[in-house]
Amino acid sequence: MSAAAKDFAAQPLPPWRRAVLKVGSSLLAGFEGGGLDPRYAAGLARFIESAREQQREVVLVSSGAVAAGRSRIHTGGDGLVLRQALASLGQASLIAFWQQLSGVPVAQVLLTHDDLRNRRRYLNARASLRELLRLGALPVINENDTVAVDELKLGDNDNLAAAVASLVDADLLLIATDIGGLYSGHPQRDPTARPIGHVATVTPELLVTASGGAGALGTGGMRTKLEAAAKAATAGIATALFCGRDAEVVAALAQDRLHGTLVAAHSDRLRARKQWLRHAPASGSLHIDAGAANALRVRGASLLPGGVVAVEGEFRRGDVVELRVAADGEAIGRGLVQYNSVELGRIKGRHSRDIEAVLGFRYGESVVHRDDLVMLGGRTPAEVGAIAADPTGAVAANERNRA
Ligand SMILES: Nc1ncnc2c1ncn2[C@@H]1O[C@H](COP(=O)(O)OP(=O)(O)O)[C@@H](O)[C@H]1O
Ligand SMILES: N[C@@H](CCC(=O)OP(=O)(O)O)C(=O)O
Repeated sequence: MSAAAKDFAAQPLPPWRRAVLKVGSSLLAGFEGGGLDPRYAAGLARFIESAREQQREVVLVSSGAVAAGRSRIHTGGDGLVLRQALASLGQASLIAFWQQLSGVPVAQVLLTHDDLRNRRRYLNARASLRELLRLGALPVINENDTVAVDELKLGDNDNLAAAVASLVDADLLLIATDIGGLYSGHPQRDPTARPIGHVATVTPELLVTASGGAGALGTGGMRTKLEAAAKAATAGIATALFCGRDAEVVAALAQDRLHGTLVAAHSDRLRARKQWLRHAPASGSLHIDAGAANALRVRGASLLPGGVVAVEGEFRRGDVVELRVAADGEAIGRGLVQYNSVELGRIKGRHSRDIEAVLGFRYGESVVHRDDLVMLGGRTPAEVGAIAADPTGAVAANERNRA
């Protein structure tokens, strides 16, 4: 049995369908010969492949651009601007490297924390990533280092991976590094350091135990991994820290067994998101027809423009809107809207395929995507249908009288 597997007894991974896998520089570079080396990445690429065979989706967050750039220019120097230049020199090689290991088309996505703080860019990034997954591509994300000054200083792909996990609604964050998992002290410097297999909450004390610094190539060390896990936990996403150098550990992962550290999620992901949607202030309302109401309630479908009868209020893309049954105005759900109120006024009642012809562009076929939707309790679908189908409004009036 390998050392990492011995230190960290196997535990089941939480069930997952979509995961973000973060791979640190320590697994890709720093070996004799220089440049990026597939010795560990190949095993991780096989893991991604086997996940795909199980109808699961993986988004990769990969470091390694700086290390790849350094091997092209052969400079031993350091400093922020040099690292930014090196990242730029190495990023194309990093993508080519993953493309060689992957059986599916690889897509480069460069992001900064700023992109994810800006509502419009956040939604655009999310829509692009969803589309890439739908197309069966492997998105490979890295920080846009040439513009991300603070992020590069922090060496923060761990935190970026946590943000991406929320962005793509992942069920699980997987962080592959060069050590078996979290230890109670710096594993190379503290002889009393013990493996910690399970973390219920990332406490300030725990962050101190993980502050002993990074390896030769990595920049964040265990601390940024725990910070990332804490962020993911708040979004309802569990994090698994494991040794990507250990073939046995990586193979076990493909069978949903984790030899490493599991940081638990604080709440159920969907519950956290739905809770938020339920209480966030709404900027307007969409009045929808009976067919759309039925599709939402019964089939859990996305709301398409064809089902929108009227638009109320002024709102921007990404705002929360209420969904109301057109016949009687009853609120049946809320969601994040993909088009602003002016655009929606123009595409309401139209088929999704007409969106581009009407607006000159399209963000997607839905007005509110099912992942961004929460239905409120209330009537059954049959009752909604009966009210909407009744042109006199008598059914709704009767019901109001009964209430
Ligand atoms: N408490 C701890 N438990 C585990 N590793 C720790 C701890 N404190 C510091 N480390 C260091 O963190 C390193 C992993 O982080 P890092 O070098 O940034 O890797 P990566 O490139 O994968 O992000 C380990 O190799 C280890 O030296
Ligand atoms: N964006 C940088 C990596 C920054 C970073 O977080 O590195 P690491 O600690 O190895 O995950 C690069 O591609 O080299």
